[in-house]
Amino acid sequence: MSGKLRLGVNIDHVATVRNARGSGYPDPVRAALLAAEAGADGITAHLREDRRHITDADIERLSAELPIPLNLEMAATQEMLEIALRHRPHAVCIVPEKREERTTEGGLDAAGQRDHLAPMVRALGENGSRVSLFIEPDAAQIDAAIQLGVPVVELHTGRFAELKGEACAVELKRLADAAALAAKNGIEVHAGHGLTFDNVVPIAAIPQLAELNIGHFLIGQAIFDGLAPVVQHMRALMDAAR
Ligand SMILES: CC(=O)[C@@H](O)[C@H](O)COP(=O)(O)O
Ligand SMILES: NCC(=O)COP(=O)(O)O
Repeated sequence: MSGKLRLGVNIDHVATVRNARGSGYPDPVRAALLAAEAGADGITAHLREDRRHITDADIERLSAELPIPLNLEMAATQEMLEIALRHRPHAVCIVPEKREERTTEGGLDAAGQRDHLAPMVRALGENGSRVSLFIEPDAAQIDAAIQLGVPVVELHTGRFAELKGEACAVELKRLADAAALAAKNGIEVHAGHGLTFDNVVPIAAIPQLAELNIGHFLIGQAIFDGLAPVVQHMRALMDAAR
C-alpha cells in the first residue's frame, strides 16, 4: 500500500489545557472541527479511566458533531466497552493504560491477553466499530492480532521517537518489518505516539502504513503556529514522504 496516508489528529491535550482550570475552553470539540477543516482525515480521542483529559461529555459531543471519523482510544475494561458500544464510534483502538503513567508507555500485550480481548473485539466489531489494537512492532503481537481477527493494528512509535542514532534506525526497521508482516496477513496498519515534524517522514515512508495518529506534538506546536497551519504542515510532510 502506498496510497494516501491518513492523518488522525489526537485532541487529548486540548482537554489537558482545558482541565487545568476546569473552564470550558479551549474546547476539544472546536479543535477537532478546526483540524477537520484543515485536512485531518480523522480525530482520535483517548477516554482514560481517570478522565485526566478527554471526558465522557467530550465523547458525546464528538460523536454528535464530527464530520470526519472518530477513533476512540480505550483500555480493555468493561466500563469502556459499554461506553464504546453505546456511542458506536467509527473506530475503537484498544490501548494499555496505567493510572500512574504520564502517557502511554508501550503497546498492548495482546498475546498475553487474548482470552480477555476476544469477546471485546467481537462485541465492538459486531456493533459496527472498526477495532484496532495499539501494539508493539512485534511478531508475537501481530500474530495475536491475526488470531483475534482485528482488521487494524496501530504500531507504537514511542520508542522510535525517543531513541537516537543507530538504536533509532534499528527501531525504524522493526516498525517497517512489523508493518510488512501485518499487511501481508491482511491487517490494515496504523502507527502513532511521539511523532513530530522532525521524525514523521521516515515513518510516513513505510509503504504499508494507512494512517498516522498524532496529537501531543501538534497541540503543543499549535500554541505557537495555530492548529490549522500545524495540521496542514504535518499533512504536507506525510504526503511528501510517499
Ligand atoms: C495510545 C497513544 O499513544 C496515545 O494516543 C494516547 O492518547 C496517549 O495517552 P495520553 O494522550 O494520555 O498521553
Ligand atoms: N495513538 C497515538 C495518538 O493518538 C497520538 O499520540 P501522541 O502524538 O499524542 O503521542
